[in-house]
Amino acid sequence: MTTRSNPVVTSGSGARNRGRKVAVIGSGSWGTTFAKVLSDAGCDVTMWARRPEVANEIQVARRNSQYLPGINLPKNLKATGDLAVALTGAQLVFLAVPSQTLRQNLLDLEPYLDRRSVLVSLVKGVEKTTTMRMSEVITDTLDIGPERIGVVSGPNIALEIAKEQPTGAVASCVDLHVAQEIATACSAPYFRSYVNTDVIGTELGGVLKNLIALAIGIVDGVGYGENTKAAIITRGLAEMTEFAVASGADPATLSGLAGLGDLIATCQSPLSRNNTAGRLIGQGYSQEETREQMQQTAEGITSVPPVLELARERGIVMPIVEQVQMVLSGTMAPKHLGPHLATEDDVPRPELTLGGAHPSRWQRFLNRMKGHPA
Ligand SMILES: NC(=O)C1=CN([C@@H]2O[C@H](COP(=O)(O)OP(=O)(O)OC[C@H]3O[C@@H](n4cnc5c(N)ncnc54)[C@H](O)[C@@H]3O)[C@@H](O)[C@H]2O)C=CC1
Ligand SMILES: O=C(CO)COP(=O)(O)O
Repeated sequence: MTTRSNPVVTSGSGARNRGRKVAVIGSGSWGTTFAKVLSDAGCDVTMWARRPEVANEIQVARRNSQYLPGINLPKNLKATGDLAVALTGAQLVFLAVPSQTLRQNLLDLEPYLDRRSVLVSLVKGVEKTTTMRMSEVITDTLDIGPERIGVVSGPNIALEIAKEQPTGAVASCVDLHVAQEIATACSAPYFRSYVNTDVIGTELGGVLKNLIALAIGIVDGVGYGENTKAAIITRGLAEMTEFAVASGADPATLSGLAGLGDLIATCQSPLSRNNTAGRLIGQGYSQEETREQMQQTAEGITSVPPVLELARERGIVMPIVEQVQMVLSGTMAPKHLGPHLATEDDVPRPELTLGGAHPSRWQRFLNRMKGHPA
């Protein structure tokens, strides 16, 4: 499995993207921002918006005032409410809708999809009813091969990127050549795209960091300081890595942009919706009140139950995510999230990192403690 993320040189990508037709499905904060990145990279971009008034505002006023206030969009960016128009001739189709609607959106777009086009998920959630990752939902719905399915993920807070503040991301596909095509399409001067072939790790990094960002928001809302948050981020990365590796990911991916990078951005940024949702819950708002206050998608809240279900199936213990679930369901007070980090064991645990907290290593440690052979 190829694990290293190799940079795609950004200079000259405009020339390489000349004439490259791409579509972006979804016109919320990330869909609109990513469309700007693709457009600034030289692609011929058409966005699809569910609401005609959003498509119209983008097309006519070059603005998406609900999601990206104050941002001027590129003049050559097109927007439509008609899927057929958006998809005609599109070689790459970027998906930026909420995870729970993706399946239906795919069914809607299927009749207009070119059989050679590549679908690229920008979505950072899992389907609640099936526990599937988004690339799995694509395979399940459209019956297309993995060489036509990609993922882009990284530390990508939309509003910062819309302001052209520099960052990077990883474009992933099992076919390295396709990953390079995707990365080239989204290599703008302020957006550096790397490639790998670890779709599972790249995709799960984006899903799992949202759960840890919820925990960070919760303890922030309680009023705990930097030590608590640093402990949660560090142990959170170990949890993310163990889960991802048990799902077939390469551990190296989780220490890259799609793992650690995105974890840092989401846990630190007050612009993160997951972080914000956690903070409201930590301040004592109910899950319902939090949903009402949030105008945008906070994928983490929906992903907690399916991720825990998968963790149980795979024999993985995720103490932080379990505690987030208890706080969300009202069975644990937010102020208890931090103190429960490491107090469950009779024998103090070794600090196992980078996917090393697998039960077999823990068992070997316990055996040594009891004087048994390792
Ligand atoms: N905003 C960000 O900074 C980033 C978001 N993402 C991911 O991108 C995905 C989309 O998130 P955002 O654009 O941020 O959310 P958003 O809340 O800003 O926008 C969601 C968009 O989906 C549309 N939508 C809602 N229901 C729909 C349906 N049934 N069919 C089609 N469209 C529907 C909304 O009208 C809106 O345009 C999420 O999985 C998120 O985790 C990934 C990277 C960065
Ligand atoms: O994925 C993101 C940053 O990479 C956006 O995070 P939020 O969905 O929490 O805003």
